[in-house]
Amino acid sequence: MWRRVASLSSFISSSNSSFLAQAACRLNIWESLTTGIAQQAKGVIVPKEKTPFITFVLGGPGSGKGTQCIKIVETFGFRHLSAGDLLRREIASNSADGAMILNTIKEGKIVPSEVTVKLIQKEMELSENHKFLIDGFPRTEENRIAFEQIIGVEPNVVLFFDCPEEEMVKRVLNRNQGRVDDNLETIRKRLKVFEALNLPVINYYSQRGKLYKINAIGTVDEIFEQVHPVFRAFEVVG
Ligand SMILES: Nc1ncnc2c1ncn2[C@@H]1O[C@H](COP(=O)(O)OP(=O)(O)O)[C@@H](O)[C@H]1O
Ligand SMILES: O=c1ccn([C@@H]2O[C@H](COP(=O)(O)OP(=O)(O)O)[C@@H](O)[C@H]2O)c(=O)[nH]1
Ligand SMILES: [Mg+2]
Repeated sequence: MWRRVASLSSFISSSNSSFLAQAACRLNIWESLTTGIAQQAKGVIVPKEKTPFITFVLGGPGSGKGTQCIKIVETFGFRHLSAGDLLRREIASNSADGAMILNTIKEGKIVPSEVTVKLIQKEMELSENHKFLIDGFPRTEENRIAFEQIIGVEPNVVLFFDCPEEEMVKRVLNRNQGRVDDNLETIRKRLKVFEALNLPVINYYSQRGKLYKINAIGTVDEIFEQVHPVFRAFEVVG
């Protein structure tokens, strides 16, 4: 849904009517105006006009990604898409890929990019919200490239929860959510995979000036105090 509207917005701003667009936006009639144009052009109702704002939330297993995402959603109203949750939902729904996904997760390995990106894409297309928190993805450079190719956009912000290994192990072993991968053997494998495959993604975004590194030690609220200004800055601009 956001993709169709994103291309509509760029059509309008490139058609020499940016002043009109800005004025309409201020008068709060932007939505009805764009909807009307969309109806004329395609005969369908397109209810939103905003380009997506994408945040990737990265960090090792147990670094607190999911916990902080809940707080970001409460405060800033994002749509939270946990790649791990989407994959676990596939397992639970007995989908064609379910058995493969379960084995991959048990081994602490990474599910093929196409599978994960398609699940994320479906949720993004269904969403009425244009602000996305994509939690636990991309896990590899291959994941990252697949997302860029299939979805066709880059993240605006990349959060990295930086946590010492022994703390991550302690948190995962205490997580108590009945997950097949929350055991010492799988955690060891996941930490290796994180270092070998996810750190290059984190470095990539650091070089592109998109990375916000958060010290993941402290209480949940103390950590959120570091996260808050990142989004606050974007709210002021946007
Ligand atoms: N700052 C924190 N201090 C202590 N425990 C935490 C903190 N943040 C999260 N946890 C706990 O650690 C476990 C892992 O957190 P979670 O958010 O699931 O991490 P991730 O999504 O990165 O694997 C959960 O049981 C969570 O309640
Ligand atoms: O993009 C992803 C996200 C997750 N996973 C798999 O799902 C597991 C659990 O991921 P999740 O993000 O839920 O774990 P967390 O880091 O939050 O503990 C990972 O170890 C991988 O096996 C994957 O293959 N690709
Ligand atoms: Mg998580």
